[in-house]
Order: sequence, then structure tokens, then C-alpha cells
Amino acid sequence: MSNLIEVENLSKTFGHPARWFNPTAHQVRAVKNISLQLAAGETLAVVGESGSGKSTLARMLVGLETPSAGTIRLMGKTLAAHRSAGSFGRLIQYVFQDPLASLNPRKTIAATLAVPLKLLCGYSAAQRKKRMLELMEAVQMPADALSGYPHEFSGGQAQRLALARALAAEARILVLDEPVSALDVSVQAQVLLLLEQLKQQFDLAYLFISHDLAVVESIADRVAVMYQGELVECADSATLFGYPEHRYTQSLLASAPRL
Ligand SMILES: Nc1ncnc2c1ncn2[C@@H]1O[C@H](COP(=O)(O)OP(=O)(O)OP(=O)(O)O)[C@@H](O)[C@H]1O
Repeated sequence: MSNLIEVENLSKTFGHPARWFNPTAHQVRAVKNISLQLAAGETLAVVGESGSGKSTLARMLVGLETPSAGTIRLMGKTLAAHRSAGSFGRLIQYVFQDPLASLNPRKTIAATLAVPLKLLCGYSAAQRKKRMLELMEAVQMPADALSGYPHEFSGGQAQRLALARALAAEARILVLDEPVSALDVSVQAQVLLLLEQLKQQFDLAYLFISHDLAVVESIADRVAVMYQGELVECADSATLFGYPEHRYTQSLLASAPRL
């Protein structure tokens, strides 16, 4: 399998030296020297306690944060440190925990989907309409959802529509940041099933951030464990859950309810 993402020695430090006599004051080393790969067709989960740097890592991959050091290679193209990944545009898309963060509250779903279809894919009005109907079918929503506004939908429906927006850009990689943790358990299961179907249908790879180990065990091919900004362990899912090596991974698994 070829790698879609290759991250080498990636770091992110937030904040500025507060005073000349204490240059490290108010600095947070959110991500420390992380290297990892995401292969085509793979679901790589990133787990770790709150504040371990999961979202910062994900945000750097999609260009929402600029790395302090290290490199990101996305489908063979290198992005140097100190530059944002924004130029990767459509290849990699971020799906937020709160689907309403991906959907403009003042626009209909059709108007929101039209933006990437027009600007990133260059589709004509007729092509856009056809593609929107295909996307609604893919995320199992009725066609008339296109004329609705985000607040008219339930959390699970809104997350389906947020996935349609990510797919409208013809992404190959979705960065899913706690995509089901705001949903009821039964709705979670439906959205996880949909994610599996979309992965096959659109030949996607997922970077799946979650603190819910039961969800991770059910969906991930490999699992990366972060602790205080460092990647302490990365292994295929069965190995990590069956034979965790690092002491932190062992305590994380011991403290979590299992399926
Ligand atoms: N914009 C920012 N400015 C300053 N510090 C930040 C910023 N974003 C994150 N941090 C800090 O970086 C560290 C890592 O945060 P991050 O959100 O990446 O962790 P996380 O593992 O995703 O946590 P959670 O599961 O709670 O979302 C934390 O100490 C956080 O306070």
C-alpha cells in the first residue's frame, strides 16, 4: 500500500516567550517530534487523553495550524515547516465533532455544497446538481435535504451532510475529529457504518481522532497513542488492544470500558 501521508519529526509549540528573563514562559509544546504514515485505504486512529495533542496534529495536516518544525508529505508532495498545508486544498478534508462547524448556518445545504463543487472541482451548474444528488444518496439523505438549512437537521443527519460537504471536494483523506462523540449511541453506530461504506465507495483513508476506545477498536486498522504531545506507541489495532507495550497505553486500556 502506498502512503498518502508521511509525517516526519513534526512539532508544534504554541505561544511566545513572555519575558526576556524566562523565555520558555507560556509556551506549550503541543506536538513533539511526531513521525507517522497513513496508507491508502487505511483507518488510522489517534487516541490519547485530553490535551495530548491529537487535534493539533490533525489541524496541522489540514492546514488549520502551521507546524513549528518537521515535514508533512501529502501524496508525494512535501510541505516544509513554517508553512500551512492549505495549498493541499481538496485532497484532505477535516470533519469536526460538531457538524454545524462544517455547515454555514445562513446557507442551504445546496449552497454550501456548491462552493467546493464550483471552486475546487470547476463543475457547471448542471454538473453540480447531478453531483449533489449523488452525494445525498451516498450519505443516505433524501434529495430534499439540499433545500434545508443546517439547524433543521438532527445531529446525526447534520454529520451526514458534513460528510457530503467533505466529499464534495473529492478528498482522498478525511481527518475525522471525534466525529461521533456528540451523537447518541444508536446514531453513532449508524454514522460509523456509513463511514465504512463511504470509505469503500470513494476509496478513502481516514485519520480518526477519538478518546472512545470502543469506537476505535471497532473502526481502526492501526492505532497511534499520544501522550503529552508525543507518539508513544503505534501498532495495528489487534496488537495494540491485545498486547499494549507502552505503560501509558496499558493504563489507558485498563481505565476504559470495553465492548
Ligand atoms: N491555539 C492554541 N494556543 C495555545 N495552546 C493551545 C492551542 N491549541 C491547543 N493548545 C494546547 O495544546 C495542547 C494540546 O491540545 P489539543 O487540543 O491538540 O489536545 P487534544 O488531545 O486534541 O485534546 P482534546 O481531546 O481535549 O481535544 C493543550 O495543552 C492545549 O491547551
